[in-house]
Amino acid sequence: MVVEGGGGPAVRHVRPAPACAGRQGRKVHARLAAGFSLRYPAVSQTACASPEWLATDQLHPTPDARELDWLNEQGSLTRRLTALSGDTFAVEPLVEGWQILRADECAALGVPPGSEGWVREVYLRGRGLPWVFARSVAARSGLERHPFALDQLGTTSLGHLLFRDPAFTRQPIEACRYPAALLPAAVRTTALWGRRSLFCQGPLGVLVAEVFLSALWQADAAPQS
Ligand SMILES: C=C(O[C@@H]1C=C(C(=O)O)C=CC1O)C(=O)O
Repeated sequence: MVVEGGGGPAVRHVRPAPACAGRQGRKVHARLAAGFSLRYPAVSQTACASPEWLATDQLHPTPDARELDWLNEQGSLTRRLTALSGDTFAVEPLVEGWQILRADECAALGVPPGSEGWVREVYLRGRGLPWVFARSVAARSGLERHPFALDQLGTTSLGHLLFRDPAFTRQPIEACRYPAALLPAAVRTTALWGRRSLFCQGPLGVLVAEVFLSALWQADAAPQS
């Protein structure tokens, strides 16, 4: 990734961002609005509920066995979804660009509140439906010290980079009921399970959050249909 200090943010937005996109993200969206006919709700970052991340054995009420199995998946989610989908798995980029990161993200990445970072939001789709909403972020400061092609992925799964590179170590998985306000409007539902973990390589941290959407639970309940 080429990081240009002080230059205009390089942003590709394939779809409107969720309501809680950071201030920087909304500004950039506004610039692009004419071209993409985008409309952005005037919701401030601080007005949004913040995810309350906990270790998966600390969740209350406790997720059921099937939910815990997905939340605790240690291997590549891409690989598991590909198998479940009968090879119809696809990554659909929604948002790619520089934004002010959320407070919970800055804390996990160990950067000051309000830090800027690269944000990649995608749907992981199976059988033509969005199964997982994923938001992956890396602080600009980490990317400056350790370049990483997070901005070059497009429809290639981030899992391919993270799991094929043994230099990445993964921190413990945390989970929460992901705030609906932070989801794209098309899948905005309360009480969906989300999880996140931090992949580290030297000074670079890539924080990957994945929210399991209702179509995934339906597919998982009827894998052959
Ligand atoms: C981290 C993985 O990568 C997956 C792919 C993503 C992407 O392409 O943006 C995001 C989160 C994922 O679940 C994985 O496969 O486990």
